[in-house]
Amino acid sequence: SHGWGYGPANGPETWGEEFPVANGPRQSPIDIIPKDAQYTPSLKALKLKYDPSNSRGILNNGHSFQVDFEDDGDTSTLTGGPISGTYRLKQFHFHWGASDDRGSEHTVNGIKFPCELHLVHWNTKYPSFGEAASQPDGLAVVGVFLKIGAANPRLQKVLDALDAIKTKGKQTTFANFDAKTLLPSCLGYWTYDGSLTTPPLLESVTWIVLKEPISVSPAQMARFRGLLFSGDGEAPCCMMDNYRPPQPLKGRQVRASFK
Ligand SMILES: NS(=O)(=O)c1cc(F)cc(F)c1
Ligand SMILES: [Zn+2]
Repeated sequence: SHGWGYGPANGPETWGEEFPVANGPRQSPIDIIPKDAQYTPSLKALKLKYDPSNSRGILNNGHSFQVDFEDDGDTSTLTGGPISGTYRLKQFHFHWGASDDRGSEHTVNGIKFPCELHLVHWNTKYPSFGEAASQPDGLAVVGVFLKIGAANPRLQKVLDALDAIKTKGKQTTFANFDAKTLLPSCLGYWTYDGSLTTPPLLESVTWIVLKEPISVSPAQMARFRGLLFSGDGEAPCCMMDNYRPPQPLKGRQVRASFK
């Protein structure tokens, strides 16, 4: 009856029972050690072209909340960077902690950030997100760290929508949101071959983790924690610590787009 989650009985340490790929060769997230990253001048600049008219809705999926985009055409895309071809924006979501000292999935020199944003894109050489998600070059996820500082006005629209999706399964419309406003000014990145960080943990993700964080205030972080993992009428369980810890690198190389 209990599906996967982040608690003691169904959390990351138990996922391998149902999803054996959890112990595979290219699992995510990882601890990024900048001095071990290979600066690769041939890596292209990221090209993110997002059309605000593609944003559709915002959903509490019981593990995080996500903003979904219409992906029937190439109006919101990721090109350049370490990938070849065109990847379409499907959704973005976050992972965060119970306190400001943890919450990110990727870490940098072992340092955890309070929150991490994931912008999920799928390779248009495949017919759909679902098809792409099972291919080694099927997905590209841009990870953005959130660091405690001044309140970030770009998060306001997202945070203001959370009251309407407090419990698992709730969703509401979320129109005209420009995901580009969530990106830092510098798009320098680390990149490596990895996986989804939640079940089914598919090893289909080219990870593109931006070096520059965006800001979030403690009060704004508190609003993320007002969401519930639980559904309406269930015992309320606060949505927090919805992050998988770093996984073994297993010989993978991390490349850097910057010196
Ligand atoms: N957290 S993640 O970005 O790796 C991710 C993205 C996704 F589209 C589906 C998942 F199950 C997990
Ligand atoms: Zn994620």
